Amino acid sequence: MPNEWVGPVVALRDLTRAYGNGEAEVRALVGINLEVAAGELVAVMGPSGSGKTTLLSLAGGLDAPTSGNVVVEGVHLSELSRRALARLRRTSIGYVFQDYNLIPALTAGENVALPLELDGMRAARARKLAERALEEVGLGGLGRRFPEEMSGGQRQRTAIARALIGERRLVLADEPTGALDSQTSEAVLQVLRARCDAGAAGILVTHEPRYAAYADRTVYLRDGKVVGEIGGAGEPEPKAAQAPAAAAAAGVAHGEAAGER
Ligand SMILES: Nc1ncnc2c1ncn2[C@@H]1O[C@H](COP(=O)(O)OP(=O)(O)OP(=O)(O)O)[C@@H](O)[C@H]1O
Repeated sequence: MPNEWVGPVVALRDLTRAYGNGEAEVRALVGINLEVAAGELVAVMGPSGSGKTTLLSLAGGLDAPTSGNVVVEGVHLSELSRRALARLRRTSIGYVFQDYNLIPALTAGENVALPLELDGMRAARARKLAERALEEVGLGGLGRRFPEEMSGGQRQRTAIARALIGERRLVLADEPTGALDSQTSEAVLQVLRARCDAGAAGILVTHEPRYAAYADRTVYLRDGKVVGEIGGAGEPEPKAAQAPAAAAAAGVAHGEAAGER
């Protein structure tokens, strides 16, 4: 896909997401700033409830912020019509979420080809690309199997193939290794890493430091705020350069209260 855009693939600008009102208000994210460039994989870590899934949903246009902006390749998502946003989600963004969301009545190949077919590509061509995407995740030749005929790991890799098909420039993964064994998890991470090396921008939510190690940078969230960032050069945020980041990160990674509000 020809692409002239040279800025960050995704930029989150002063993003806030609140649920509910008044006393019952929960601020899931508060003033988040994050940029992810082409070729970059950013891990997001933090304790349960810190806002990681909310961040991914906003970055992928599945949810809208209460305030702030999500900018994908220079396009402000809030300015898109519903239709244009749906199209952008289908063509430019790949999602790998905790539940695989494969359609049981479709084969692995059909599941993977679905986003392309929905976007108007002819079935034969879409299936061919799906076979290639399945090969990329180590499932060459399994395109005719139905999800129930596959192991959990194979299903997850099918979901990854579906997320990667069609040259998506932004790949969002929420605990993509879920309940997978460590060998399959490493394979999944390698596929994600390779796709970023090939020019996609990736955001990976994980609780596992060894999977975050595949990322170029790790951002730590607590109570909906970025409280630390490690790794990477020329970080876009001044916060990233702060020395205590690693210490804060260690506390956050283990879910300890570090006393900061
Ligand atoms: N639809 C919703 N309605 C109300 N509150 C919500 C909703 N979705 C999330 N929240 C709240 O927002 C906060 C952040 O949730 P989020 O799911 O983003 O956290 P998380 O870091 O992904 O957690 P986990 O690691 O457990 O998946 C939590 O306090 C959560 O209870």
